[in-house]
Amino acid sequence: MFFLSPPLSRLQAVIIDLDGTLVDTLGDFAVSLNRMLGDLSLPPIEPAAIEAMVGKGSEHLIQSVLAHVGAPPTAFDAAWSSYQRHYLAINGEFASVYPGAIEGLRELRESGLRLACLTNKPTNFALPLLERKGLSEFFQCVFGGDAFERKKPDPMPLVKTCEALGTPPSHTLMIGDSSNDAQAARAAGCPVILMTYGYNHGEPVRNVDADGFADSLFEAAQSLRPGGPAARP
Ligand SMILES: O=C(O)COP(=O)(O)O
Ligand SMILES: [Mg+2]
Repeated sequence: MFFLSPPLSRLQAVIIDLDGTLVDTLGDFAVSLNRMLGDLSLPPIEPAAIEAMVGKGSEHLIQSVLAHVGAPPTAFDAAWSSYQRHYLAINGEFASVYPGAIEGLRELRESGLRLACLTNKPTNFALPLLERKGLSEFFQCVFGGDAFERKKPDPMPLVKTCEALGTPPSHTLMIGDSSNDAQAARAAGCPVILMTYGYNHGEPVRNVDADGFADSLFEAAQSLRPGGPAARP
């Protein structure tokens, strides 16, 4: 349970993260990164190691994977083009929508809230993934990690997304899965709720400074309903 200020009656929009919040993409990351490492004749990497590296965008992910397998940073350019090719070829094939995500999006939409998807994933990865998983229809706008000059945890992407939605940050809720989302939200002045099941850089998510935690997007959306625990003044 969580309490938000302002309550739902004054919330106007919700910004939702993608990887680790709406879709479990670890399988896609593992397959495309290991195909990339194979192209470069480098050793494979375990999904458990990848999980702690997700959330700060693809450039950071590739740099972390190269360091993990002992490859020099000069391998980056070849790795990046191989990774993009492999990721786009499978995008969504080894990924699944989290239980309660679609039900939660429906509930939020029915509450009359504007919805945006804001991810550190490149926009050209995010758009086809949302489409393939039947999630595109819920969002008024979708912004990837390359949409603005800086990525989360910088507040800029949230501030810009609020501008695109036409809602003030104080009335725009961020729902994410990591300290990246929470830090960006705090700095932008948005309330923030974190999902308990995603990727938080290998750290317990409940240690992150946030306004609340939920075990599914549906649970979060129900709490925000008029009369629900988060919506009480
Ligand atoms: O780093 C990524 O590619 C995914 O990041 P996200 O959690 O912001 O969707
Ligand atoms: Mg995430």
